[in-house]
Amino acid sequence: MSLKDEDYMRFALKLAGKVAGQTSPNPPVGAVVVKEGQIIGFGAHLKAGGSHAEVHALQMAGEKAIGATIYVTLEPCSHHGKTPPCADYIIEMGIKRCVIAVSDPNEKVAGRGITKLRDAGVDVELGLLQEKAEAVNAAFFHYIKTKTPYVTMKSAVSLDGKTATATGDSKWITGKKARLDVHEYRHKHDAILVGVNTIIADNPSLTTRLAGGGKNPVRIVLDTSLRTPVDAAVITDNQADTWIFTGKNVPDEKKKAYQQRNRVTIISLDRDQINVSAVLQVLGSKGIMSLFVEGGAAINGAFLQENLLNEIIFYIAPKLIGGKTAPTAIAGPGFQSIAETLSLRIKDVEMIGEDIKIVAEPKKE
Ligand SMILES: Nc1c(/N=C/[C@@H](O)[C@H](O)[C@H](O)COP(=O)(O)O)[nH]c(=O)[nH]c1=O
Ligand SMILES: [Zn+2]
Repeated sequence: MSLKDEDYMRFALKLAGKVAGQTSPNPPVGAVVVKEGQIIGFGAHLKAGGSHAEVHALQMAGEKAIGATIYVTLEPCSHHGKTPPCADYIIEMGIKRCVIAVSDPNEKVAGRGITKLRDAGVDVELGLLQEKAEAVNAAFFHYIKTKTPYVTMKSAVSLDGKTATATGDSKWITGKKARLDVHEYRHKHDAILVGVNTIIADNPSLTTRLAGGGKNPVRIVLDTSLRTPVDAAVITDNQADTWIFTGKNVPDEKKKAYQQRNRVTIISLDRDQINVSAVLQVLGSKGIMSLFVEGGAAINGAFLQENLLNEIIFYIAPKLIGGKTAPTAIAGPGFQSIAETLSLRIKDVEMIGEDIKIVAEPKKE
């Protein structure tokens, strides 16, 4: 049975999904070249500044690409970025047909790649498995549109919604498999964010510890008055860059002890209290395309209050903690009426070990 267009596009989307997180601030793209029912080339964009997916796939195909079809998860670029335009290269290699999953929202590209291909006589089709391509490119599309990072909030709670016991004990609520799953998200996100209370309570390393390695995200600590202990892991372990956001009232003298560490940067906002929207603007300006928010409750509350969440992940453990004062996942003022609450669309529910993983997104108006 010969494979259909969808099968080849699914393969290209799988390639793109596997490089998600490696390509920032570029999109993760996959490409597959097919001729007479044979796959003759495939590839993915592996890192910003490197060859694009189409180039890898076409170089693998070589001159067999003449008269072949290429499947690409994102409209081929038509501008001279860090590498020459893929649309030109597709034409030069003699491709006859180009199947594209989704066009590029980047105003430098939108539609130009397709026009260039069509003007050169390439048969172009747009929109195959578009929804899947939009999901793979969610962070990139959000970043291109807003110049701020796509925000994923993760929380691990007991069945009764607690993140620790009343005495603050939280090790561990969810099981090993769920905690390992979290590291996949750390690898995929450009930065991870916690509040200083989490640093003080847990002294987390916030690094990616997957069996096969993985990229450590930049560690962001929201710490208005710079209470992060100078001997905290995120300051001393040299495992990843750490950016501490403070308010404007921290004396320079106090910052010195941190700034001596070569991977620690202090970013003082020109405000008394840190505001998460301001933090996202700064992160976006520094090329952070995706942000993984690991709490704690006050931080989660700030992101919820300002409606800055793009994806919400809850790991729910089959445990009951109880206790009136035991902390829950989201603090802050919260909404006063049910009508004001943030309605979500559940995207995925799955068991991870003994825990339930729920992935949701704010319901589109
Ligand atoms: N208590 C729990 C979590 N707790 C999450 C944060 O409070 C921890 O500080 C953070 O994960 C520690 O990061 P590390 O030092 O890099 O390992 N997160 C989870 O998924 N399950 C839990 O049961
Ligand atoms: Zn390109």
